Amino acid sequence: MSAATLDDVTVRFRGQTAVDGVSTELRTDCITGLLGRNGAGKTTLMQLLTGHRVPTAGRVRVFGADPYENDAVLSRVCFVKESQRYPDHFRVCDVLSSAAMLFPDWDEDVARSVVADFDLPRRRAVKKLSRGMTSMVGIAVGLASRAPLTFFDEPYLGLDAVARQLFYDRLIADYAEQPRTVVLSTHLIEEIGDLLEHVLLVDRGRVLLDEDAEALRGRALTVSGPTAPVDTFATGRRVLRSEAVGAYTRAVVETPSADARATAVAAGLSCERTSLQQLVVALSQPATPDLQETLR
Ligand SMILES: Nc1ncnc2c1ncn2[C@@H]1O[C@H](COP(=O)(O)OP(=O)(O)OP(=O)(O)O)[C@@H](O)[C@H]1O
Repeated sequence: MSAATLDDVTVRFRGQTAVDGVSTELRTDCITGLLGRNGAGKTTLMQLLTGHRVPTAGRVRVFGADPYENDAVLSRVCFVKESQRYPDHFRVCDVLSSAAMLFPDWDEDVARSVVADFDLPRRRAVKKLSRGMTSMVGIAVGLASRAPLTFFDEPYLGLDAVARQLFYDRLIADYAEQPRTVVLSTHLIEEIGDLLEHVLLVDRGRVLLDEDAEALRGRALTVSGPTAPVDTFATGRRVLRSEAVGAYTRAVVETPSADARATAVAAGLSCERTSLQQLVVALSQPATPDLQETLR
């Protein structure tokens, strides 16, 4: 089942195509990582799905309906964005009480405990908070909203490593307690890699990858050893990335077959799991068709 669908959706700004014929769906009760380089179109996609923008062409459906100016749909959608503005006089407690009125599934206990975990001063004006503390307010709203469809657009700006880990831990715990559809857009792939169940990778407005995260993790093997056996192993396979130091080579190789690891080990090569970040970086760059070519 899908919480939202995009059907051949295009968004053009003056002279700029931000989203280019995208068709995809957001699976219900799944944490999807919306990944891509700067300017790839991630925020524009989220704006479409949260009714903040209409497409130039194509069809957007959220819970089966057009989200644009649709209160019934939008009350079930929470969009935590990096650039969120609040009225000047709003204190942390005002943001939370307004959000409580906006979201029918609001959970005050969750709000209280996130605020306590982050040690947020409830009565301080939001405009007097630090950058990281402002991000914490957004995270508290996103988690406590318990919205069936929640978007976090780079929610960690200004957060230190401890606070980011707290966010990931809270998200996982809360998601386990009440599964819902979560979209996380971030550049910190290494940190959130293990959280993701699905990956949507976009590049220049197009979908580069729309795949189950577990399947993706099994899609490539990082092999290293003397260049000759690495080269032999890579023959006939797609090399996503390769680095040579002297007579030694380390390569990320696409391995559709499950017995590839055994083949590599039999050839005396070391094998490592390829991280999601390595895969995303490799897939976001032009493919290396031939290892020999890379090595020359
Ligand atoms: N209002 C706008 N007017 C003109 N161009 C825009 C507008 N909004 C976005 N764009 C352009 O559309 C493209 C996609 O932008 P978008 O903000 O969706 O990217 P992004 O993947 O979220 O980037 P980042 O990771 O840097 O936040 C970029 O080239 C951007 O310059």
